[in-house]
Amino acid sequence: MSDDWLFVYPDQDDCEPSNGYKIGGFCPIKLGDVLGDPPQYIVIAKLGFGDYSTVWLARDRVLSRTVALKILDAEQTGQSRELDILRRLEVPASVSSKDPRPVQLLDSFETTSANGVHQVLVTDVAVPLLNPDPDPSSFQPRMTKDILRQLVQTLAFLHSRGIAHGDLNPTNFGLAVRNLNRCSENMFWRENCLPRTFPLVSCSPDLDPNSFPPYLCPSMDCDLRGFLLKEFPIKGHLPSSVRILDFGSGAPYVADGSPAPQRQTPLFYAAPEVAFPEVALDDYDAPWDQRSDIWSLAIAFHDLVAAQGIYGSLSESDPKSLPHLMAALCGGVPDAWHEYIASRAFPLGTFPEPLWKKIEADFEVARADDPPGLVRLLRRMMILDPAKRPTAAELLGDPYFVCRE
Ligand SMILES: Nc1ncnc2c1ncn2[C@@H]1O[C@H](COP(=O)(O)OP(=O)(O)OP(=O)(O)O)[C@@H](O)[C@H]1O
Repeated sequence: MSDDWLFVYPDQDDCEPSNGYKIGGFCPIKLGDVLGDPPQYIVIAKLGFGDYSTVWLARDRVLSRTVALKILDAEQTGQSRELDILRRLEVPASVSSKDPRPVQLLDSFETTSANGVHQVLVTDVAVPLLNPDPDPSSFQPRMTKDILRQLVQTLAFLHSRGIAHGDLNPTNFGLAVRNLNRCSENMFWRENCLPRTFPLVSCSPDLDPNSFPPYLCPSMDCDLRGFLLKEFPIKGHLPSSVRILDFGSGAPYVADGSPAPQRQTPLFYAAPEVAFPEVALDDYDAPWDQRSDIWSLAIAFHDLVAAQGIYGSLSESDPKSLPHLMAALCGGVPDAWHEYIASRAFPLGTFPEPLWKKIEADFEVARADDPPGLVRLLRRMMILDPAKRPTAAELLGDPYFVCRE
């Protein structure tokens, strides 16, 4: 029988795929479930899902705090490096939670369902930095110098612990929501609108009813922004604590000479040492490390500030032209790229100045802090040769971050 016919209602875009509920797959969870060993975390709402996990907002009834529970699918449990990596990234409790940092591991345990044993990672909650909600009254911070500096600071911390992230793109940046801790589960439910749910009704008598939840919940990012609004009531006020998320997509690794995993970041955030072999040579195993993160962060900075992709619409229509766009922005073609670059007609020359002038103008329109300084910073980060890129620690001394407006 095809997976399409296991459930009566069709899948929703903003919920995990229903056919992920099977032996080895997702853990069936309902709102109000209490997890932990001993039971301690009551599930309040859905935060999101990935290929290998569902992520829930929960209240820690013992320590009276609000947390995220990332529940891995049973096949990932035992294979995932995420717990190890998060342990390496723990910041001592004595450091203020206002300081930027990667999302922090608060606890971990295993829970058993009809689908197997699932690892549960308990972390602090972070709302995505970019707001997918088109409603203009919904919280969206201006991408200030301070936010960009906090991201570099967090990356420098990751790198100092030996971790290369490998998937730095705006969807993996978040803001801490401290005032959530003041909110019990009942307050949360009372203050927010009725959660949307989609019934999961089996149409196969062979399916174990314990292997799937009674309904799927869409993610509630937009509701969480209401808490950010309460915390930062003045529009554009600087949120002080940025978080880098997602240490589980298979990309982050301890870059100690061990082989790098395959690219996970979207192609247009990938550094040239990863993108060129893939696009030009069909080689998906090119090595990458912390230096590749610096390139990806530059692309992410551009996209956060200008609210559009750095390569413009050109790249979407033709990913094969990515090396040409990279060479045009960097103003040079590495020896190993010549044959490929010459093999494809492409309208852009190799003079980068007009491209960067246009980018600077976009930053001005977006009311960025110090557009010329930001352009100089990005040009420093976007060097084709990874060996010549500055480290994240070095970037913190860049005039863009050091100079006050
Ligand atoms: N600490 C957190 N606070 C708030 N939301 C979170 C948190 N961690 C994850 N999420 C939400 O859950 C979603 C899935 O998380 P994540 O990307 O870590 O899962 P994943 O299984 O590793 O995904 P993939 O492997 O597909 O990248 C995220 O896109 C985000 O919306």
